Amino acid sequence: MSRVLTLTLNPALDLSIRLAELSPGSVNRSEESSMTAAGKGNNVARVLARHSHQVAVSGFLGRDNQAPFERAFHEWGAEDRFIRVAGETRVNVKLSEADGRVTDINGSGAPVDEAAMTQLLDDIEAGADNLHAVVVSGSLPPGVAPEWLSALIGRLRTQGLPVWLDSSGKALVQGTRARPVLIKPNEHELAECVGRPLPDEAALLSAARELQLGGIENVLLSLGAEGVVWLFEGGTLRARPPRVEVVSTVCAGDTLLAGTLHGVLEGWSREKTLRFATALSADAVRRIGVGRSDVEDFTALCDAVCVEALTI
Ligand SMILES: Nc1ncnc2c1ncn2[C@@H]1O[C@H](COP(=O)(O)OP(=O)(O)OP(=O)(O)O)[C@@H](O)[C@H]1O
Ligand SMILES: O=P(O)(O)OC[C@@]1(O)O[C@H](CO)[C@@H](O)[C@@H]1O
Repeated sequence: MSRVLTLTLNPALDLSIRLAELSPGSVNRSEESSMTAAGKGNNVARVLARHSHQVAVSGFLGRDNQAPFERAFHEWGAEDRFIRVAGETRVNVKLSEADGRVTDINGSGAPVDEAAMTQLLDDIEAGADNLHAVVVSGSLPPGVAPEWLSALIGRLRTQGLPVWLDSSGKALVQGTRARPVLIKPNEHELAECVGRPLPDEAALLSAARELQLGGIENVLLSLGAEGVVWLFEGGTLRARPPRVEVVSTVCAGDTLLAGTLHGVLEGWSREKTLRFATALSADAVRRIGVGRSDVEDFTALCDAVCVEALTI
C-alpha cells in the first residue's frame, strides 16, 4: 500500500445526465441522472483508494455545498485535507447521448484568495512526509494563477516528491515548466502545451518527445478510442483498447492516470501497467464515472488490450 496525495484545485460536483439525443433549445427528458463528488484529482483518488492505496485529498472546497464531498471522501476512506473557501464548489454538467457523444458544461469555480493559497502550501508542506506520489489534476479556480501552480509543483519537487500533472491550457504550460515527473495530456492539450497544431500522430509523438527532452521524464499521451502512448526514459509503449460500448468518456483520462500510477506504485513492469490502465479506462467509458477492475470481464478486457513498443 502506498501513500498518495491528490490535489484538485478546482473540484466539481458532476451532474451526469443520460438521454437518448440532445435537442438544444427544447425540453429534453433524461433517462437517468446522478450527482457525484468529482473533479479530476478526486476521480484519481477514488480509483486509487479502491485499489487499496492510502489516499489524502486536497485542494479548495466551497463551504456552502461541501456535504456530498465529505460523504464521498468518508466512503472512499480518503483523508480530507481540502482547504475550505467561501461560496459553492461548481456544478459541472455532463450530457451523455445514446450514440456516445458527450457534452461537458464546466463552471469556473469558487474564487480562491491569497490566505487560502498560503494555507494550502503550509498544509502540504506539513503533511508531505512519507508520500509516494502527488497527483495535481484539473483546471485552476478564479484567483489561482498558472504561475502559482508552477511554484507549487516546484516546491513539491524540492521536497523530493514525484508529481504527476494532468491539466490544460496555461496551467499545463506553466505546470510543465516546473518539471513534474509525468504529464498526461490528450492530443488537444499537447498542442496547447507546445503552442502549435499537431495534425497527425507523427506530429503528436515528436511534440511529446520534445517535452521529454525538456525534462519531463514521462509523457502519457491519451488518444481517446485510439488508446495511449507512454514515453518514458529509455523507450515508448503504445496501447490500443478493445472496442467497447461507450456510455460516457467523462472520467476516462483520470482512470488512465490512476491505473498507471497504481501499476508504478505496485512495481509492475511498464507493459503490465499500461495494459491494466488501458483496460481500466476502457471500462470507465462503459459507465458513468471512473473505471472498475472488479468487473467480471476485467481479465478479458486486459487480455484484449494490444501493447507494442514504438521507436520514435
Ligand atoms: N471509446 C473508447 N474506447 C475504449 N477506450 C477508450 C475510449 N475513449 C477513451 N478510452 C481510454 O481512455 C483513455 C483516456 O481517454 P481520453 O484520451 O479521452 O482522455 P481525456 O481527454 O483526458 O478525458 P477526460 O478529460 O474526459 O477524462 C484513452 O487513452 C483510452 O485508453
Ligand atoms: O474543468 P476541469 O477541471 O478541467 O475538469 C473538470 C472535470 O470535467 O474533469 C473531470 C473528468 O475528467 C470531471 O469530474 C470534472 O467535471
